[in-house]
Amino acid sequence: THDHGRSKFIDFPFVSSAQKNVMVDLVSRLENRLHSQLLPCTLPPDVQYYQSQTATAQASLHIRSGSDDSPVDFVLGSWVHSELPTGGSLDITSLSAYLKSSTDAPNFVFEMIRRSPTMLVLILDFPPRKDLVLWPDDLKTFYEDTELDTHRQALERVPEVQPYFSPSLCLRTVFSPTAILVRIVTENGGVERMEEIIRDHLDPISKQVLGIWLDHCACAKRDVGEAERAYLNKRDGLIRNKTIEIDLGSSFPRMFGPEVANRVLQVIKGYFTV
Ligand SMILES: C=CC1=C(C)/C(=C/C2=NC(=C3\c4[nH]c(Cc5[nH]c(C=O)c(C)c5CC)c(C)c4C(=O)[C@@H]3C(=O)OC)/[C@@H](CCC(=O)O)[C@@H]2C)NC1=O
Repeated sequence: THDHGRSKFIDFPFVSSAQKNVMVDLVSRLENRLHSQLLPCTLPPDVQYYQSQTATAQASLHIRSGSDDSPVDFVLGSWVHSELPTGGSLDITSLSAYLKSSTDAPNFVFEMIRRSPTMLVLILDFPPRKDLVLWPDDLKTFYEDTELDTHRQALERVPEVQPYFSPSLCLRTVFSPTAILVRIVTENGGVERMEEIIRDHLDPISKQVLGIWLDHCACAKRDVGEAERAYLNKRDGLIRNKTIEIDLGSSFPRMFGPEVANRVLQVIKGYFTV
């Protein structure tokens, strides 16, 4: 049943307790707050959990669609574990929420990409769904009034935190002005220091930012006209395709082989199609 798949997902088996705690907490808060708005996960078992032929890569995917009367299109949670030829492993845990075009509020994206025990890339953002130059009120409502930048500034003060620049310029166009896109490197402090940074900084900040998204984006009353709805559908479609292509297009076939990668990507694309 979907419950079995959920326990595989919520286990986050390959990451440290600090990283697992952040994920479990965010998933719980999101699911508890959206509660009756989210339908059970109906992914096939071999997509809820999948692995490469030689099990050097394993992953779990958990997608729940929003009910008809919900502004939420779907919520997606996942973890990916891939052994690297260098002996280390790549661990990615992610949680994102995509809204329908019945609202013009921003989506929610959270990704923790652990490239080694002492290197982590954090993506935490409300990717805007409209051009903020053309819609200055949205800049004010979602990014200024919510004081989102204070969280980015707080994280910036941690010495081991540096800005992260995606190699993809296209992906950079997707971020918001207050996006938290950082690389954390604890060469000197080692793994303990990384766990401490996750517990003392990433944990509280991600909870607060998710809380802001739930209060001001997921539950916001927004009026969207027909013309604007068409604009949102077009823009959402382009961005969803782009992020899948950039995030997964090259890494998934490399990690899971073409057959498994195609099977899983087809299912994900089904949800991402506007
Ligand atoms: C909107 C703002 C976004 C930003 C800013 C962003 C950033 C990045 N993600 C990367 C990656 C990534 N993410 C996931 C989770 C995931 N993403 C999706 C997207 O639809 C799904 C459906 C799932 C669950 C299955 C996996 C599995 C995965 C990689 O393998 C990939 C990576 O780490 O390879 C090392 C990196 C791309 C390459 C780069 O620039 O270095 C980069 C850091 N990804 C955004 O969405």
